[in-house]
Amino acid sequence: MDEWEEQETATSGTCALTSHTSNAGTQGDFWSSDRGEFQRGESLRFFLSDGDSQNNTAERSSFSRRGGRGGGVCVCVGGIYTVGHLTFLFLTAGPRVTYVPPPPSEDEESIFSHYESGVNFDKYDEILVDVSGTNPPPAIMTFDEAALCESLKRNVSKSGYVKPTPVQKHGIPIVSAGRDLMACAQTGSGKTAAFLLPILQQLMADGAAASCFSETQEPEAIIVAPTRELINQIYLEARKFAYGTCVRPVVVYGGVSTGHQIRDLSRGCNVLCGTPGRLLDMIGRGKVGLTKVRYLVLDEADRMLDMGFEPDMRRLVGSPGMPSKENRQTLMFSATFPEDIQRLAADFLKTDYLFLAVGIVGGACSDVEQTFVQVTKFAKRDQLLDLLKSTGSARTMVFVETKRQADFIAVILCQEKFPTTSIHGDREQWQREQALGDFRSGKCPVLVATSVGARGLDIPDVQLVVNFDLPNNIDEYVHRIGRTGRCGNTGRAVSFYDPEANSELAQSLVTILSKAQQEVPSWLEAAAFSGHGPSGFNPPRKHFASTDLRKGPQGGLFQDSSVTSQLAAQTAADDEEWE
Ligand SMILES: Nc1ncnc2c1ncn2[C@@H]1O[C@H](COP(=O)(O)OP(=O)(O)OP(=O)(O)O)[C@@H](O)[C@H]1O
Repeated sequence: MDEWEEQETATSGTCALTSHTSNAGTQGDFWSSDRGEFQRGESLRFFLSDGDSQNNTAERSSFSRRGGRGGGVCVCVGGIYTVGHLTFLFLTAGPRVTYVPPPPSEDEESIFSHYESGVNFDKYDEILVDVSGTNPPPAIMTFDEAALCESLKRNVSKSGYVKPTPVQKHGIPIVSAGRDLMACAQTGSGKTAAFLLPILQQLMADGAAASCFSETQEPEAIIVAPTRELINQIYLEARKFAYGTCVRPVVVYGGVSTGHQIRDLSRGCNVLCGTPGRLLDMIGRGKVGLTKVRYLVLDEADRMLDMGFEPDMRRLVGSPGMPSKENRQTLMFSATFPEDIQRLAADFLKTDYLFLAVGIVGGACSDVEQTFVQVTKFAKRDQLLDLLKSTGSARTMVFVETKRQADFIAVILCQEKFPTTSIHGDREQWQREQALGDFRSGKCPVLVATSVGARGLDIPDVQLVVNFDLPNNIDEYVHRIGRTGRCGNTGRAVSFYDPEANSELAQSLVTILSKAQQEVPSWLEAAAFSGHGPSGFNPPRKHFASTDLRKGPQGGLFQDSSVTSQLAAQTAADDEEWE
């Protein structure tokens, strides 16, 4: 929640709930302990303490230090309220963010730079595809059949796309036919173009052109994604495909000067890409009008609809001017779609939406070789160093659980002469962008990341993903390892399994490995069936949606509500790393 764009608004903001016992320590304790209880839908920023004024001060000073991010500190206490032994501090304004990112390159070569699809690209055609719902349009086999206009066709070709991937073959005609869609396809298999191309095609065919210098911009398409880096990546893809046309994509996300983004918006906007907080902020300021919205896209849709973001999504679709679901097209994409989220997603979609499943819903990318090493938490560091020594300069993402851990591991690796950088929610936006840039360019071939780096990021040549700490959610595991083995390339994931900490994940891991036809270590199988398996979180058979849940029992049982709420609570606990 720390990166929420609302930090810059007076009427909405972040909140932290702390208890005396858990926040009495360092700043790190405060920021990483209890914030899972945060509800993103809260409209005011507040801190909660137990009435210990010393503690209170610690909390405020923690916040002020954080407030230094983004170029200025501006923390005003809006009110102090006491309820019983609890004290609420309402903060009415957050830090002013002044960072202006460098403009994206105008150079055609860099706009269209891409990495090559891999040896397994053609194997995509062997993956089973299931489209459910009434009257789905037939799939296309080639981009020619998509009937793209000349400029779009040229841009697709300059991007190195020769043949559509399965999610594109089925998804493009579904979107072009005006149908709502929930699409699930493995990581790195081209979901972004599956929604961008038909939307841009339609906008171009209709002669959409951005209206310059209008105080309120009225985009025809809104795309939301959970992290700043991901939404920026989607924006760059949209900009690439719209190159040389009158359709203008714009991006808004937190951690960047609002004034800068308002000026950019005012130059015209047809396709607005945004993280939820900043998007709602722009709508609230009257800079974005919604009456012309024809397309609403939720990328990483299961994430956008889980407990962390659901209130914002409801606020977005309920915002003044937003066409009802009957009068807009709503598109949802992800590699994972748990059943409880599918059920919730139906609220946002027309009843006759189509469900497109490419391969196993929630399955791991089959091009990633998954290995597990059983290790205690104390031995992980040496294990990581040994692993990196053996892999040479392979571009590697190392996932850890906490922001502090990310910095700590990055420092250790640098000391050991592995050029390393890190990305997590406590880094300023310019640092995050620089870290990603250094990783992309190979200047730092090792990137240590928290879950903020788990979804959607498409970085060339990532050969290895290391789960230094396994996530506590199987979907997150699937997304993390999907940073490698993209677009038909092969990749490798090594996960450190700590029996003390990870036993609840064992059954889900066994299921994921089996479904990806990978070897399951005997000790992992034993752990999965030893009775130390999931006690509530990640119950594999219930959590996996084998298909469109509308297919009924064969498509998987609904989760019972207690499991759902436990999963939701777990997700919320992970929220601190998200936008
Ligand atoms: N038809 C195609 N031919 C060649 N390359 C493609 C094609 N479609 C997509 N790509 C490339 O494949 C890479 C992965 O695509 P994309 O990021 O859209 O995957 P994704 O399915 O959204 O992954 P994730 O689930 O991780 O978000 C990108 O570099 C993209 O440009």
